Amino acid sequence: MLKVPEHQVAGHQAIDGNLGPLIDDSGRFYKPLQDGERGTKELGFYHSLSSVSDTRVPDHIRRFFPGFYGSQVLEASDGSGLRPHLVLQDLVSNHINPCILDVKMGSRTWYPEASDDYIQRCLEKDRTTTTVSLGFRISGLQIYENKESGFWKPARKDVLSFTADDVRLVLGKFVSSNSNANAKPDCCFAHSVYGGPAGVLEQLLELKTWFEDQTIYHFHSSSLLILFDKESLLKGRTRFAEVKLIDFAHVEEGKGVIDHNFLGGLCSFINFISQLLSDLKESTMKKCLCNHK
Ligand SMILES: O=P(O)(O)O[C@@H]1[C@@H](OP(=O)(O)O)[C@H](OP(=O)(O)O)[C@H](O)[C@H](OP(=O)(O)O)[C@H]1OP(=O)(O)O
Ligand SMILES: Nc1ncnc2c1ncn2[C@@H]1O[C@H](COP(=O)(O)OP(=O)(O)O)[C@@H](O)[C@H]1O
Repeated sequence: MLKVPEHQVAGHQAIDGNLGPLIDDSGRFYKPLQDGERGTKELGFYHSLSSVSDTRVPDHIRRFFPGFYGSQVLEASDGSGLRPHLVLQDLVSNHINPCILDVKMGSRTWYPEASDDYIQRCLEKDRTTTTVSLGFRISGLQIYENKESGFWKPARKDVLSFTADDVRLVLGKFVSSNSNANAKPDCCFAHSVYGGPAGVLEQLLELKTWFEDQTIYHFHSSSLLILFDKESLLKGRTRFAEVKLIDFAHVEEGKGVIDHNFLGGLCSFINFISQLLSDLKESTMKKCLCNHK
């Protein structure tokens, strides 16, 4: 039985008669192929990535992408009839009450080959969000607080109005036990989620090493999806925080040039996470010094 994913934090959603992705109970995420070249581009990208004869993307980098199981014609969520869907791994299915962050990478989401109308719309959104100033923007998020209050999932218009300070605050809230609106984030999960040998920062650095070298693809308007759940953390699972790459409707060939747009955004995002960790370290050290006085 297909249903609308409650865990979706950004993008086109299958609600109110709109076209959007669906999930099943076996851990599959069905993303409808968008009209025109967007749909064919994303399908083509997944085919090239998963082709056994195409070994350009090393295995340790492939694991950053959702599993791909071909395409399937399904009844579309907007009632328009049959439509091909990408069959992807549902990245969220093995998490309970996950905290999820969608970060759209790059200081521009448009690319020269796109239509003038598309470029204009992108320019406007890039300028009015942190895309231009930070090299990335948060597109959506959900943070699990507790059984009583459930999730904090800010509205799309609020997320798109985030400033650099809001981004810092949200990155803190994302790894806090007190993420409710007014409290100062305690960041008590920061070291386990962002830090450590299997944490988010290490995974981002691994991706960065690849982006410094790869000239195969240019990932316009793609996102990092970062997810973890507090339950797995408490159970001591090793890789409970995951970094994934999603949304390839605007991927272009790299033609031998590095993806400096994505890479720049990635460096900037890494800097935000590193800064948060070093600020925490500093404040812990200050506390220790005070306690020893
Ligand atoms: O139309 P909108 O304003 O919802 O824009 C969509 C974007 O939402 P945003 O404004 O960034 O929150 C949306 O961004 P998110 O996935 O939400 O990060 C996509 O960029 C979408 O384009 P495509 O599916 O990648 O081709 C965008 O759709 P198109 O405008 O390209 O159709
Ligand atoms: N494979 C996946 N597994 C789980 N959730 C996903 C997956 N791909 C996308 N999502 C969810 O759907 C949202 C939108 O995905 P995206 O591919 O960016 O769609 P769109 O092209 O409509 O922008 C993401 O923010 C995330 O919440």
